[in-house]
Amino acid sequence: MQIWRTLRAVPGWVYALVFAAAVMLAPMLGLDPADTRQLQLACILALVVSGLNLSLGYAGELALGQAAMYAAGAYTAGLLSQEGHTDIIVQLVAAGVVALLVGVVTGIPGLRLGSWSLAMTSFFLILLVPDILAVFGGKTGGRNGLAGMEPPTLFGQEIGTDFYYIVAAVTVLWFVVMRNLVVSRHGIAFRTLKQSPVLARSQGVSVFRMKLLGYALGAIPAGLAGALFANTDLFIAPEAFGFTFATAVLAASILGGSASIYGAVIGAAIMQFGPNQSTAFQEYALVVYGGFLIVGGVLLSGGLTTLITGARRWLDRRAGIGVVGEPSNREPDAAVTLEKIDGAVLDVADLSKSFGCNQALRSASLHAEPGRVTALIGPNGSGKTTMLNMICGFYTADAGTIAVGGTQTQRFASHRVAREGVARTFQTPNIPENVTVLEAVAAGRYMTDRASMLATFLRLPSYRRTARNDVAEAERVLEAVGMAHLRDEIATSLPLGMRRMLEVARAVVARPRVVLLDEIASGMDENELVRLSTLIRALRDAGATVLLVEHNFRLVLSLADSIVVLAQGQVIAEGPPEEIEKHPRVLSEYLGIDPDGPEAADVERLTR
Ligand SMILES: Nc1ncnc2c1ncn2[C@@H]1O[C@H](COP(=O)(O)OP(=O)(O)OP(=O)(O)O)[C@@H](O)[C@H]1O
Repeated sequence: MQIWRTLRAVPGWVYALVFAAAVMLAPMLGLDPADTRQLQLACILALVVSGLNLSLGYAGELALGQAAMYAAGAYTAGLLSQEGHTDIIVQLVAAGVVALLVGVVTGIPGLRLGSWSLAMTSFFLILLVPDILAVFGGKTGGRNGLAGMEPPTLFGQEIGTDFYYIVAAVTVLWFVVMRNLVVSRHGIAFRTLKQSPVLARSQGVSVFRMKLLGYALGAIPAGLAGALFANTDLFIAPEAFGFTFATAVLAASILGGSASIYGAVIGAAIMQFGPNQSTAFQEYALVVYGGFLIVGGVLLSGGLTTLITGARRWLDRRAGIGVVGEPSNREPDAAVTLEKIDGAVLDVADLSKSFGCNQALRSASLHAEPGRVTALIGPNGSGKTTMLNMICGFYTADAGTIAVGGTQTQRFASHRVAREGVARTFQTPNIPENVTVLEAVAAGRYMTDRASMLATFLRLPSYRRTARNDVAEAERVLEAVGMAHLRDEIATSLPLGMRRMLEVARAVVARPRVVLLDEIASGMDENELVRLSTLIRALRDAGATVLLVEHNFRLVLSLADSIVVLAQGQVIAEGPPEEIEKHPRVLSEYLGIDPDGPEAADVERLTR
């Protein structure tokens, strides 16, 4: 175990650097030309697979169009070369841009139609490649292939046998850029989107744009790979980009692990050094790829990287690495101060909604002010969650209006409502898988201090500043809710009460103008309830508008400045807690207490 501890003490990037250096310098380290060629083809395949991992593994969109984008990159480079533009940098830039355009143009209709449409359109795109090339046969050589390419050059010098180093450098650079993306807030947003588009929308993410981005960004490495492939043999033909290749890319992605950067490398390496090397294999290619798909997708569910991560966690546990830190000794009711928030008035007027013949809300109105906690209570099925879902833009209203800070939002898509400053928690905690507690909380800041994609790719100062703020703010709120010691734990592994608290923390870091808390207290122990109350008061004192849906009547009475009571979709009472706890209809319909009986005098004790 001591050896493992020593190995784990070395930062992860050192291993990545050593691996990258070994790949870059392989021929100098004695790799023979035949194996160097295989490694070159593995790098090219890894680039294509990494693009699929971005759209499938991270953004959760099954799209097989990488083969077509690879073809677009290859033919762009080939045609440029024929015209005498042999500079590899020019070819790579052009191939990346053309592949990106193919991704955007084919992604928009596929994603607009929703459901499986992108998978289908991208599938047809692959089938169309040979026909498109045949139509432009005069230029592309049609089914005979494109010949007559000139050897690639770099700044006017012929590259010759050093071309391997160009392929390795492009591959390493792309993987660095891709890693920068997936560990950033955009990467967490992709993973959130894959697991729960509802959650992504509630954080202000436009699902359509983000999915398109994942698919289109995945086109870039495919385009680069195409240009590199075209210059490998100076000849390309349509069959290299067909259905068999698309299946190989999918199999490599699933076998390696599609939600992982390293998965692309592992999957591509196995594919290239395994079956692809054998000439006898061509006949059985699809059968073997199918086998890989079953092993990666069904038996391993998450690919080989899951096995590696599992083994690493097991060794870590045995070596006592990453043991959860000590809980802070901060008192649960210690004061929490949040920066000033510019709260917004929430005005809901005559809102109605029915699901078929079930009328969930009937002309319900609600007014919540900044700097106050407004509670929304009512029996099960009275329409509380429906009201929250409508305020968030998840459901559209049959009638009535919703205004946030004076802006009518009842027709807004949910991500636009979130951008108006409305944050929420969910009745069943909604937390992406495989992210740490710190990452899950910091994800709430997606709409604050925007960091552009380019800044993220290149780790520009604006990205670093945003990332620093994300971590600092998430740590501060985690400390306030007594969860700082859990920051590196996998968020979904926490018990229910803590997952609910995490959702509140995620909403708080967004510095929301309006925050909607949906039954957050259930599953919490006494200390957590005290921390929760302290945090909600801090939010209110900072100036946020807090709308609390809660069944714990004692908590409601202690926190709320005003209470709105729903029953069968209608508001039956509204007012300060002192009035509501004595209201006859609230006593009978919500608490089931006889308003004229002796228990009515001691509601708080009874609801404890
Ligand atoms: N998506 C939906 N489709 C069909 N019916 C729905 C939907 N959402 C809510 N309803 C119905 O609307 C009514 C109000 O449900 P809602 O979940 O808003 O109540 P609630 O007050 O939040 O209840 P609880 O306290 O149990 O969460 C219920 O009859 C419910 O079955």
